[in-house]
Amino acid sequence: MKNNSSKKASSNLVSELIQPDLLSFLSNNSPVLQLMIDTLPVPIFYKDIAGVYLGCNKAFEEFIKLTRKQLIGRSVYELFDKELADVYQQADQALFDSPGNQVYEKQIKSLQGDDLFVKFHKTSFMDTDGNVAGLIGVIFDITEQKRLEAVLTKHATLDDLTGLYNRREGLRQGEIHHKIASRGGSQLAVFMLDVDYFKQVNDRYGHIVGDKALQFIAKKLLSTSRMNDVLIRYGGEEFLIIVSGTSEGDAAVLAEYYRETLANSAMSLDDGKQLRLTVSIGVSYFRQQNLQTMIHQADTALYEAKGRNRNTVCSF
Ligand SMILES: Nc1nc2c(ncn2[C@@H]2O[C@H](COP(=O)(O)OP(=O)(O)OP(=O)(O)O)[C@@H](O)[C@H]2O)c(=O)[nH]1
Repeated sequence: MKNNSSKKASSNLVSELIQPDLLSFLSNNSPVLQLMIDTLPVPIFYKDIAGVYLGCNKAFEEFIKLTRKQLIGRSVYELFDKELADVYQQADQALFDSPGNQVYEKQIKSLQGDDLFVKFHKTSFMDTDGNVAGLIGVIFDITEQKRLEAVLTKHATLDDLTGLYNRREGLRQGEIHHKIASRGGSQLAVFMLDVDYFKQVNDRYGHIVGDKALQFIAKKLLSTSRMNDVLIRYGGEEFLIIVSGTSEGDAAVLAEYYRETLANSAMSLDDGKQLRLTVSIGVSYFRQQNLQTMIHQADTALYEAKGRNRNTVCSF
């Protein structure tokens, strides 16, 4: 049977295990701890509650381009410019105010001036009285992951040839504008543009010139567009423009402006000759019908414009 003093000793041991004096442990820079964290390839650091660095591993030294000696005993304000130091200090303070774990992503500049995306994982630790005493942080460099995400997003949303929105993304944005219009928030029009006699361009100059012509048209459309217009490569030589916040009269004028701008521009070919292209445009206006119906109506109007000798705008 255990006596009282042995019970007390074991409960002290338990509370020490639960609440070890991490602050002095980390401050003492134990060689075993140092060896262990130096073995890990991700930057690790620990700070006290005043934001003063207590230690770090080799990966953090390489990441921050400072030695452990230069780092220990200094605060973020002594190491970084005020703007970045404020960000770190505020994030640290948020963790101290609400102890536990904290994960966030941040775009930072390395000391060499390179843009980096990093993900911080931080955990607070307590002193033996149960008060927050500091934090341990781990940094993951996610720059490459972010770059790949941006490439994937670009491929998923933009048309490779022209850089305009692809059909899926364009329709997604069109539905957003349509929803706003349905709630009475705005007027809406849809322009369907089709390049006239485009087959002849391919037949005469080849597909590569045909592709360049489509890029030229997309560029012209972009430079003609207003900020809210959503420009979509809808099909091969077909473009869709979602026009919101414009009255029917102004939308018709805008469609005519798109047509005229393209008709008045010429693309220079390699042999110095000029290639002139025109477009026919069908326009439909929001009158409570759904987006697909609007597009179908614009297509019907486009068919009429083609029938009227092309290089023409027709409204449904
Ligand atoms: N170079 C190139 N050509 C394309 C692309 N997509 C579609 N086309 C071509 O666009 C042409 C469309 O031809 P048609 O539908 O017959 O129409 P059109 O010659 O423009 O005549 P209209 O529309 O009646 O004025 C076809 O020759 C397609 O091969 C593309 O991405 N690149």
